Amino acid sequence: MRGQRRLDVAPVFFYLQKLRAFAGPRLYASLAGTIAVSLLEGVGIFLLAPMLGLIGLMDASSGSIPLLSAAAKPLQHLSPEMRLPAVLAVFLILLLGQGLLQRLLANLSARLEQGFIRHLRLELYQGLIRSHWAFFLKRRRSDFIHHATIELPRVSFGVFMCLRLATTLLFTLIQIGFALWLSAPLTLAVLACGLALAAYSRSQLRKSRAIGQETTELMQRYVGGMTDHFNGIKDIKGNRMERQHISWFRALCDRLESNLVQFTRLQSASQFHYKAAASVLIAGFVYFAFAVLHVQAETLVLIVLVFSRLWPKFASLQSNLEQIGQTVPAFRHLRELQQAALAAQEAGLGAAGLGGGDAVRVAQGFELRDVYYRYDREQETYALQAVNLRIPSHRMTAVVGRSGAGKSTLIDVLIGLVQPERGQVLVDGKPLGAGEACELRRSVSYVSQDPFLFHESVRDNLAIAAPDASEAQMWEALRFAAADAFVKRLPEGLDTVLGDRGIRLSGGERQRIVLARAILRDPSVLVLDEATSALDGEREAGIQEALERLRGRMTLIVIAHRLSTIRGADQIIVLDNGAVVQQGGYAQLSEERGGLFGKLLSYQARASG
Ligand SMILES: Nc1ncnc2c1ncn2[C@@H]1O[C@H](COP(=O)(O)OP(=O)(O)OP(=O)(O)O)[C@@H](O)[C@H]1O
Repeated sequence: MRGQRRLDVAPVFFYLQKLRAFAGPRLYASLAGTIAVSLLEGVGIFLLAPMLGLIGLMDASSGSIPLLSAAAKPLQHLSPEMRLPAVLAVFLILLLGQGLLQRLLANLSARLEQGFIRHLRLELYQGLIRSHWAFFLKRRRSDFIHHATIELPRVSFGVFMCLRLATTLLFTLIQIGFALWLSAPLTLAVLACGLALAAYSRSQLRKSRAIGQETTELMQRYVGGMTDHFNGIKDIKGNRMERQHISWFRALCDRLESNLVQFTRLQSASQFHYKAAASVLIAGFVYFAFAVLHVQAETLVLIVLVFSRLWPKFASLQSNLEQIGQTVPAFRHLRELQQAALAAQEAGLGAAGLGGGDAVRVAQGFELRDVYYRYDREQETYALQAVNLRIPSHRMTAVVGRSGAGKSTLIDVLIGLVQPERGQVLVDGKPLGAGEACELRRSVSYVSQDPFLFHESVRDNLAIAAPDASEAQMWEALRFAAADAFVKRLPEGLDTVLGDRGIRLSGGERQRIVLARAILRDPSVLVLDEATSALDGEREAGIQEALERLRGRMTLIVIAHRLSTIRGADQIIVLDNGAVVQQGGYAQLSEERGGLFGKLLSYQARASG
C-alpha cells in the first residue's frame, strides 16, 4: 500500500530520455531559448527602475539598489531630455527581441512536440504490430486504441510539462538569487513560507495522481465500451438493448465529468491558496520592512516588484507539478504496454524482416510430433494434446471436429502463430522455430473465420496482399473466388470503396473477396478456416472445383463444418477435445464404426434431411 502511494517517477524519466534521444540539440536550443526569454523579461522589468528614476519616482543614483546606479550611469552622458526616450528605446528593443524569440520558440516547440508525438506513435504502433499473436490473445483490442489515442498524447503533454517545470525552476532560482542580493532576510522569509507550502504541495500531488489514475481507468472503459457497442450495434438494435447501453454510457460520462471537474477544482484550490498566501505575505513584508526595518521606499518598491514575480513562479511550479502528477499514471501504463510489446517481439519480424525476400515453398509438408498447447498455463485444460500428424504438401487436408475441438488452434500452431508448449512442428523435416515461422508465413495465405476487409477499394484490398499484381491477375483471382460478377456490378468496379461509408457487402461476398486476395498471393500453403461457410451451395461447389484445380500447385488445409465440402480431400483429420481421434480418407472414415466422423456425418444428414 505504501508503495502505491509513492509517486513512481521512473516512467517519467524513461520518456524524458526518449525525448532527449529524439530531439538532440533542438531540445537544448529550445530550453536555452525559454531561459533567454525569461531573462529578457527580467531585464525589462529591471529597466523599469531607471525609468521610474527618470520620471522622478525614485532616486536611481542613491546606490541603495544594487546594479541600479550602474545601469543608470550611461544615462549621465545623455542630455536630460534624451534620457527617457533612450531608456524607452532599450525597453522596446528588449520587448521586441523577446517577442521575436518567443515566436521562434513557439514554432520550434510545436515542431518538437508534434515530432515527438509522431515518434511515439510510430514506436508504439510498430512495437504492437511486430508482437506475436499470443500477445494479442491476452489483451483487449480497444486497449491499444485507448493507449494510442488517449494515453500517448497525455504522456507527450506530461513530458513537455516536465520541461516547463525545469525552466520555471531554473528561472525561479535566478529570481531567488536576485532577491537574496536585494534583501537576504526578506527572501529567506519568503523561502521559508514557500517550504511550508511544500508539505501541502505533496498532498495535492498525491491527489492529482489518484485523479489521473481514475482518468486512465475511466477512459479505458469509455474506449472499450464504445468499441464493443458499435461493433455489436446490430445485436443491440435487434434485441432492443438501447436503454441498457444508454444508461451504462450515462453513468460512465457522469463519472468522467466529475473526475475532470475534480482535477480542475484541485488546481484552482492550490492556485487560490498560493494567491491568498501571497497577499498575506506581501502585506506582512511591506509592513515589516517599512515599519520595523525602516528600509528605503525604492528598496521596498523593488522588493514588492521582485516578490510579486517570484511568488507566481512558486504557484506555477505547483500547477506544473499537479499536471505532471495527473499524467504519471499514463506514463506508467504506456511504458508497461511498450515493454510488454517489446518482450513479445516476434523473432524474424525486426525492421529487416518486414521487407521482401524470397518466400519459402513447402516441398514435403508439415509434421506435428506430440504437440501440446494451452491458452492459459494456469488452467489444466489443453486446447491441443498429444497431437501427432502429417500434412503432405500439394494435397488437400481437411480438419473437422465439434465446435471448440481445437481446429483453429491446430492451424495457429501449424503456421507458427503460437508455439507449442510441448512437442515439435516440422516443416519439410526442419523444426519450426519462432524465426522460421515468420519466414513460413510469407508463403501462407490464411483466410480466417471472420474475414476482414479494410475500409478501402476492392483494388486496394487485393493489392495489400500482392502489391505487384496486375489488373488482369486481380480479375483472375476474383474469378477463381466467384467474385468477378458482383465486383463488376459495383458502382465503380475495382475502385469501389468497401466498408462503412462505402458499399456494404454480404458475409458471402466478403468471404469471396478475401479468398481472391488469398489466391492472388500465389501462396505455397492456403489455409481456409470455415472460409466458404457463408456461401450458398452453388457458389461453394464452384469454389470447391477451383480448389481441386489448385491441389497440385499448393498445399491446401481446410477447416469445414459442412462435411459435404470435403469429399475430395486427400486426408481428413478428426479432432475431439484437442486430440486427433481419426485420420484418413473420406470413404474410409465414414465407414469406421463408432467413429466421430461417422457420427458428425449422420447428424448433418439428419439436420439437412
Ligand atoms: N484466445 C483464447 N483464449 C483462451 N481459450 C481459447 C482461446 N481461443 C480458443 N480457446 C479455447 O481453446 C479450445 C479450442 O478452440 P478452437 O478455436 O481451436 O476450436 P475450434 O475447433 O476451431 O472451434 P470452432 O469450430 O467453434 O471454431 C476451446 O475450448 C476454446 O474455448
